[in-house]
Amino acid sequence: MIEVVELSKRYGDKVAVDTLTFQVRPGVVTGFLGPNGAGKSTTMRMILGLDAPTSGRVTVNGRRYAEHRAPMRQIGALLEAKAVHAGRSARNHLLALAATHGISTRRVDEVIDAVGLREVAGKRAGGFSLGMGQRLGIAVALLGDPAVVMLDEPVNGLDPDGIRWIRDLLKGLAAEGRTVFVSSHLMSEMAQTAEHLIVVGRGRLLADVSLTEFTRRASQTVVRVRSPQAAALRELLAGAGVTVTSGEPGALEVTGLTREQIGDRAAAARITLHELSASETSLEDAFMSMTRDAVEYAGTPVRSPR
Ligand SMILES: Nc1ncnc2c1ncn2[C@@H]1O[C@H](COP(=O)(O)OP(=O)(O)OP(=O)(O)O)[C@@H](O)[C@H]1O
Repeated sequence: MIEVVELSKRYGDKVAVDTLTFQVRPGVVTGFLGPNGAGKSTTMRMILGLDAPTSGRVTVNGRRYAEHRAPMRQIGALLEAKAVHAGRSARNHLLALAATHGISTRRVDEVIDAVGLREVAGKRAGGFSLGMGQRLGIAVALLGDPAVVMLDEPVNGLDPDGIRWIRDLLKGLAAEGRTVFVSSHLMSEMAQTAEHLIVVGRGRLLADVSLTEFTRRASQTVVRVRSPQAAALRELLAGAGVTVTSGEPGALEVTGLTREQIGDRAAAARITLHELSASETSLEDAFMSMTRDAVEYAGTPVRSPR
């Protein structure tokens, strides 16, 4: 479990993380979602004690990272592509780390198998592709058999096979009862991986919700209407809670009214309709509008009970 309480980080005038409070629980994959520069990496560095908070606190399994006697057994992390001794083989790299942390050779071979690097474990890590390097980074994270696994943008730059592999691995780790915290700036990716979402924008918490709840709130229906009397129809439909936009002449996109309500009003006003159809907004749209309006949402993060 990761617990973040009123956590803030300033760099000079820049507030990178702004009074963030949230918990990451075991047994599910929690996505840490936000556009570039939202403060995700800074938060993750503070979780690992690599950066000191300006204020607030963060604990991993009840203690600050530095207070754990064997931190690698508590939390395994992959931040940006790790610096690996390029001349060393993947296995030797893992063996060296294991030796300094009192971890057995058996465990090294277990993680090599878990990340699918057995065939190349004896090769120089310097010659690894991005995907293989990422697997090696994950092997390092898993070496201490940690209760918490945290990965910063692990799918960046990977091909579809690599992306699917990471997705399945994360779900498997959560199913084993571990706490899995993974960042991304892509809603579409998180929708396929995470069960719970922590959404941040400009360093602030925007949402702490289950994916199901986020999807339910996001699915706003847009009704598309075409009419030769579009201007008159627009005036007729205007009102509180209704937005009407027009992308092309003669067509309107309406939210806040059902198809039936629009059809009935048009009929009563003797306005001819050529089209009346409904479509759902995508999760990506909902995420984009939530983070674009970060300032507006800042005071009232969306939270759902767990
Ligand atoms: N060492 C630093 N010195 C100054 N500003 C920093 C430093 N580290 C981060 N920042 C700033 O803090 C803000 C948050 O950055 P951070 O890297 O945490 O965001 P992020 O959500 O991880 O984004 P990305 O996906 O681009 O990495 C950004 O505006 C960034 O420029």
